[in-house]
Amino acid sequence: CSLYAATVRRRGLSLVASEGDLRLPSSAHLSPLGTRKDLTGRNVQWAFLGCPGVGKGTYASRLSQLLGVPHIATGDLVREELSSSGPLADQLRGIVNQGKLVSDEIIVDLLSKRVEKGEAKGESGFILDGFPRTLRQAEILERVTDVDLVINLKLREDVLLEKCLGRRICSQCGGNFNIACIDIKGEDGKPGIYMAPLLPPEGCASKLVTRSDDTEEVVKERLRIYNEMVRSVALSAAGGIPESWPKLLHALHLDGLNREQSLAA
Ligand SMILES: Nc1ncnc2c1ncn2[C@@H]1O[C@H](COP(=O)(O)OP(=O)(O)O)[C@@H](O)[C@H]1O
Repeated sequence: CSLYAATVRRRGLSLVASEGDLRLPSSAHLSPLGTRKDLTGRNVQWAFLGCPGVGKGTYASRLSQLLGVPHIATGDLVREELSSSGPLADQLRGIVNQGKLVSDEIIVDLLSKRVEKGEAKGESGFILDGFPRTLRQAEILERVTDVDLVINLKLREDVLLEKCLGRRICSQCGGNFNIACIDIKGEDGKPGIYMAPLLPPEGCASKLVTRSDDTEEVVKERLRIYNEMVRSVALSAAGGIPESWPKLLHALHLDGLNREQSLAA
């Protein structure tokens, strides 16, 4: 698993995202009646990770309604900024339409403003979606708040691409739909995958639009960047202790501590 996920992890959970597999975690300590507080009585503070197209937004939004906490998706904050004529819009458009990540500074700034606005309205707790996406973002998040559950959704890469290409948004009500029907037969002992399309109601059907960054080329670039971010902090243990120990310490920013201990020995 990736270090950046582990950095913010109090309780971690990985889910393989095909519809049938999703279960609410027993570690979430949801009360059977209220369903919105954790054990300490505080509203939940959760974060969804996962590749583009995996369904973070869908599940985070459903959970936020169920638990009565805000769903804060950094992708939505970026798109809001894009649709405004604010000074950032032109800069962001180029980055997003190439499938690149927006800088940590800009994302943290957009997120802080969103959280402040919510707090002013009396919001508490959160379900983050698409944040953190870099080690730096995870470090910042850890400094400012406690995240008590990280949910990492996973799905095969070919399915992720199909899911992104099938994504549709109603230009009138903003509803999210997906016209992709995933039906992959199981083979070599591996189970098949079936994910039904999420079709729009009649009233939305003629008003569907596609996100400008959901083209095949841009989705592939977003998947490449996502995998690169995860790989850059994942460790292979294949080299044994001599190779892996220094790498592990480096990834944990503990190289200095190891040198001090060697000198003291
Ligand atoms: N935490 C983040 N850090 C950097 N860029 C982000 C972050 N969240 C969103 N973005 C930007 O917004 C775009 C859309 O994000 P999102 O809606 O989460 O898409 P997806 O997960 O489908 O790639 C991303 O491709 C990226 O450019």
